[in-house]
Amino acid sequence: MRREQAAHIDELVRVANGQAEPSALGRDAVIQQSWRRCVSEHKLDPEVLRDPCILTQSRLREHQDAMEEFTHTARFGVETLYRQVAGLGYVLLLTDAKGVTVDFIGDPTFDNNLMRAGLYLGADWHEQHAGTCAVGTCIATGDALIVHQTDHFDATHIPLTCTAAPVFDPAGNLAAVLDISALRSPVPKESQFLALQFVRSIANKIETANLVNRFRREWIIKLAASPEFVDVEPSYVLAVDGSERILGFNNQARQLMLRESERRIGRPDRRMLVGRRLSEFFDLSIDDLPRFSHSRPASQRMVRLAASGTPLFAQSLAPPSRPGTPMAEPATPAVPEPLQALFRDDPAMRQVATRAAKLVNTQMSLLICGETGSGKEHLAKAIHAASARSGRAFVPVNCAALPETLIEGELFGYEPGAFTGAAARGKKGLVIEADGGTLFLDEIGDMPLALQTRLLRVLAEREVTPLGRSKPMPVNIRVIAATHRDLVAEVKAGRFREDLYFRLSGAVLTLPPLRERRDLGWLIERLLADRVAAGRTLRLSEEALQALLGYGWPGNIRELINALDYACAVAGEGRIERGDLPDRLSAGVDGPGAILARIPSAPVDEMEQAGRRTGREELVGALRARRWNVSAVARDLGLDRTTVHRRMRRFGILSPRQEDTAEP
Ligand SMILES: Nc1ncnc2c1ncn2[C@@H]1O[C@H](COP(=O)(O)OP(=O)(O)OP(=O)(O)O)[C@@H](O)[C@H]1O
Repeated sequence: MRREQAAHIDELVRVANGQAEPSALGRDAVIQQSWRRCVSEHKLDPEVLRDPCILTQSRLREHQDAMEEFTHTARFGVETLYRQVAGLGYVLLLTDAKGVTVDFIGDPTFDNNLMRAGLYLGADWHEQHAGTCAVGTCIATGDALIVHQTDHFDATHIPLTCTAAPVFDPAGNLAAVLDISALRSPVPKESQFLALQFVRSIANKIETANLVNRFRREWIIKLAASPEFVDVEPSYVLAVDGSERILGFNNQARQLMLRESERRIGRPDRRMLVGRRLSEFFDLSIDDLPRFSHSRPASQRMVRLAASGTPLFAQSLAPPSRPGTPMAEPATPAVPEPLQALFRDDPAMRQVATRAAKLVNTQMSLLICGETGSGKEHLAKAIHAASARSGRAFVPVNCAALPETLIEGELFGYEPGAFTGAAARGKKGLVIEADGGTLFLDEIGDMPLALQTRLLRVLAEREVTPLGRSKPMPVNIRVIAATHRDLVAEVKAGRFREDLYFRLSGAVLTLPPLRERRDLGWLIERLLADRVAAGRTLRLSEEALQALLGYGWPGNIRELINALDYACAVAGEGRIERGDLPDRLSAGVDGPGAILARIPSAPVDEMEQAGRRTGREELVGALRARRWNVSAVARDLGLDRTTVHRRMRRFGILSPRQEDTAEP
């Protein structure tokens, strides 16, 4: 233990034992109170040096999922704040109301030190584990504050300086905490005062963005003490419904209303503010609101507080007109057309499309997971088409197909003569081609580790440095990545950078495999209609349709398309019979999925995956269909006998023909 840590612990022990006069310590009262709370309520021992408490990935994911909509709204503010302070050595944390870090931005080159200090995704900064710290003490008090160096309770944290501000939800409950922290800082606490103003200001903006976003279909009232500022930087923001009931507010408006009601009744009013009438607090009724529109000069938009009579200036935003009213705009469909076109009555697809719809116009990176051929790229294209970026490029990059030596130049571009063999005119690079549009990184799980580091920098800094160029170029890209791999397992195995995983998976969209889709019948008909040439009528016979519906589709939509292409080519006029389907579908093996394992063309690892997924019954079905002849099943599967035997052993399948269960 270092000398400063020992001295710090001494000071804490004296305070805990009541031996030190609070005023003598020269520490802010809020810090002293927190120290006492740590000892008396949280039972923390000042002499114990604690490691940061970092959640497992699955628990972190639960916290992130619960915060998804909020994080998405907050993202722009978070990135703006980070840009303001990054050059000063700060990292940025957004935690939920429990203190768990659900979003993080920092310089990836400092990772190890940051992680050791708990400045990382998944770190739990609640006071009860971490002691006095900016996030934990902000949660405890509800106020913005600086916890500077030895203000921290735990002696491991004393090199840090942390500044945090609360973000409240529209009902006044704590929703999140925004924090900036640095591993090193000057000794005087005053060095952080400006940081406090930055964090507070962005936290207020995030709060307002969240409120306006949540109540965008209601009246929004913005208020400020100055007419010059009401339209650009209002202090107080409220949402009100058509019957003048208050629906939500930012924290400054909440404080203002609490002060007003206390003035009116002479004591603090503990009743809920949501649901109360606007006129209780402001000399204002719903009929007045149109007068406060932005189109009038701000100086003519004065409002008085009901109890104190204090003047404020207002701006009102009317709700969008409802259908049926003369100015009605067409109702925006919840799910835009390109996403709607992907599915019919399938709950899993509906969930994916609804979630994607909310994210189309965000900066958040998306990760699409799903089996091979399940439509990951198709979904990425639909998201691009539904977004405001649709007029710009959609640039797909297959990270698995590019040779490692070329991938860097292909992605980031190079200057003329950057290396031997470089094109004379240089190369723009796919990232720059995607500027203003969407970069689709397919098979991201196959990207080499060294390139993952470069990509991480591009994602964090939104700029790219082509080979041979010294100055970076800013890029405005939306990144969508896709993989059929289990990326969390890849991270655990050390093959995929954890920080890149978190950076890419702002939101994860998981496509269902085709065999689980309830709209398979609709998709078959639609894809068939797309394939039948104009003027030709071609329908599926009942038997053929049943065979398609009963099949396991390990190659998913791509395999279905191939099967339909084949059937269209071989079928006679009018009808596709079962015999017109590819052999694996027309062979007549009973039962859904029984034929699953019978695709000679499918690669072995896909077969292995398919076998695991669909399980024992399917393999038993395939074996029964071949009267337990393992060699025949192996031939059907395009596997060797050993693999079939291994799978039988794994599933505990015992052949009635005992000799077939033994290894050859
Ligand atoms: N909802 C859909 N409607 C029509 N066609 C689709 C749909 N989804 C995917 N497809 C088609 O299926 C084929 C495979 O889709 P896609 O390439 O998007 O799959 P993928 O999951 O990205 O595959 P891989 O993992 O091999 O990269 C493509 O021809 C695509 O156009």
